[in-house]
Amino acid sequence: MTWLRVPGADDDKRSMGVLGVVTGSERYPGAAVLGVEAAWRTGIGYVRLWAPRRVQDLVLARRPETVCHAMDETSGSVDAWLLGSGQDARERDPALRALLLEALGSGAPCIVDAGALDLVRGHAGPTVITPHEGELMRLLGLRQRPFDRAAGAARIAAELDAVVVAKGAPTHVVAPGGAAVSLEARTHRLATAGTGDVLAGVLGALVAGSAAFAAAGDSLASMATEAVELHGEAAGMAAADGRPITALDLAEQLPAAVADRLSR
Ligand SMILES: NC(=O)C1=CN([C@@H]2O[C@H](COP(=O)(O)OP(=O)(O)OC[C@H]3O[C@@H](n4cnc5c(N)ncnc54)[C@H](O)[C@@H]3O)[C@@H](O)[C@H]2O)[C@@H](O)CC1
Ligand SMILES: Nc1ncnc2c1ncn2[C@@H]1O[C@H](COP(=O)(O)OP(=O)(O)O)[C@@H](O)[C@H]1O
Repeated sequence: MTWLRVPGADDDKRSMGVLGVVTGSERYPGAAVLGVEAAWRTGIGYVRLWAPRRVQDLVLARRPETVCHAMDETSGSVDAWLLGSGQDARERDPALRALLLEALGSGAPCIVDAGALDLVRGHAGPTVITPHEGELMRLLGLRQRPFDRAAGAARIAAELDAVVVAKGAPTHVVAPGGAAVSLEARTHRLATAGTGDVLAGVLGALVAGSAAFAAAGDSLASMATEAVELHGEAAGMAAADGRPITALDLAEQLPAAVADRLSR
């Protein structure tokens, strides 16, 4: 079973999934580059990015196929939203807040990361959140480690009615109803900046590509599980022989990991 889409004769760029992305900021523009790169490399048909001009320029320098929008531009539709990577809730301006709330309230599936996690309670559609340990602690109101990440993720999934991808080693994927899996990546080389931004982009591509079919309930947890597996497999390929990897190395390995999965 895979959520990866292979285009056929009847497909076009829109039918392969339109992902709306609201990530990056003046402080962390690179997170937008990484997430957008990862979404394209996973096989999405169309990526639309809402971001400040500097972020747009950096993303376009890397991926000119991305369609960019100003923060106050809201026209057009998307199949799913990717929100929050490379943003800091404490530095959020009103235009960004409005855009994030509009996406979360739209009813479309949302992937919510980093600097949008504090707004997730307003979500109207099927939602996945991707906190690392520090972000999970913040959601739980905890101040001290150690704590049980799997149990914490289950509590938050039920409270928020969202799938929780609690990143780390292992990563726990928990559905709102409590169904949970724990996944070990093929390498610990993932312990490097920006690899979580890449995971968010992979997940965005899977959900947007599948939204027309089944982006609800258990399907969303299953998509999140496959995104984590694919991310871990690409990391294993990129880190062959134990070599160090960067987040972009990981993103560049995604097409090979996709092909490998589809050939199985
Ligand atoms: N190139 C880029 O633009 C990058 C941007 N990033 C963005 O930077 C922003 C700040 O994210 P940070 O997570 O660094 O900082 P945060 O301010 O979100 O978190 C800091 C707190 O969480 C803990 N923490 C951070 N990462 C952790 C981890 N992986 N596991 C356990 N605890 C962890 C820290 O010890 C600290 O207590 C986010 O918006 C993120 O998306 C990062 O993804 C790094 C790369
Ligand atoms: N030691 C480790 N072993 C395996 N995977 C790891 C390890 N450390 C981090 N990861 C993975 O790398 C990614 C890091 O994401 P995150 O903490 O959000 O970083 P960033 O914000 O820099 O992108 C997650 O997918 C996490 O599961």
